[in-house]
Amino acid sequence: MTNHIIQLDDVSFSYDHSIVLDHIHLEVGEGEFWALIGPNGSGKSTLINIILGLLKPSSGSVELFGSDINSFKHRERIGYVSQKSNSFNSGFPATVLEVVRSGLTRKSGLFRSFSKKDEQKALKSLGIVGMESFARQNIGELSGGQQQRVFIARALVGEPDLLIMDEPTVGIDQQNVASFYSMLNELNRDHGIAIVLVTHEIDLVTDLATHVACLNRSIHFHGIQSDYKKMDDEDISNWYGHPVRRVHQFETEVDQ
Ligand SMILES: Nc1ncnc2c1ncn2[C@@H]1O[C@H](COP(=O)(O)OP(=O)(O)OP(=O)(O)O)[C@@H](O)[C@H]1O
Repeated sequence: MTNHIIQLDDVSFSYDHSIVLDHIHLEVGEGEFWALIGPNGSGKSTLINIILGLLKPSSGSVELFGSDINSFKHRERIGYVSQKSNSFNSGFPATVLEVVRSGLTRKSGLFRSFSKKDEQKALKSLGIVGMESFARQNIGELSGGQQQRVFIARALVGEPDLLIMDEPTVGIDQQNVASFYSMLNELNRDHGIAIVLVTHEIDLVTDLATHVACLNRSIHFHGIQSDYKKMDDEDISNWYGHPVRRVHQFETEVDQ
């Protein structure tokens, strides 16, 4: 039986009086890679904020790693990367290593003192995302795509079991998006880290993800990737609200 690391049961949420999430059921198991897709304004970020405990549902319950979110004590098991992470300018006075180390504790600032062991953890984490050789460079000197890899290393440094990302490829050029997603695939496949990824790049991601959830206020589909692929483009277009035609770009490259 799969152990659920996220379980949303009948979750609804409203900002003021407008319902944004309507009776959501969603279960994410250990080691699964979920793509959360849906049109603009469909509630994806709101749902992520509820899973992260930043917003409280109007009704329904949220469990993380088998505990009710209100009594969940192991935040370090969850790494989070937002779409706004890659925004350091070239003058920002911190090295890549310092940024990654700062992920080791929520209480520390960028410049508190760290042990040799902390540094090794940070270097290991940078190695996972292929950025070890940039460790001593200033974060602001890196490209948007490289910065985003560093932020994933920061989210990984505490060795989380779950990585949540909200449109992490915003600002990354198309050439680097594919290698970015391949890296996520390796994180999931080789390191066993469960991933929940919010994205608009449905063709790229739904070939990599093991599971897909389609959200537009309510969940229109959630299940394994092969079942998602069997759905008609017309069905997806109907709940998306505009025509969607899928092209499966990674089919021959990814061994699922
Ligand atoms: N703080 C807020 N106060 C009021 N309404 C909000 C707030 N944040 C979001 N909304 C509204 O809630 C709805 C869902 O927004 P949300 O950001 O969750 O959607 P999304 O699917 O992540 O969108 P996008 O793909 O454009 O990032 C939208 O109609 C949005 O305008």
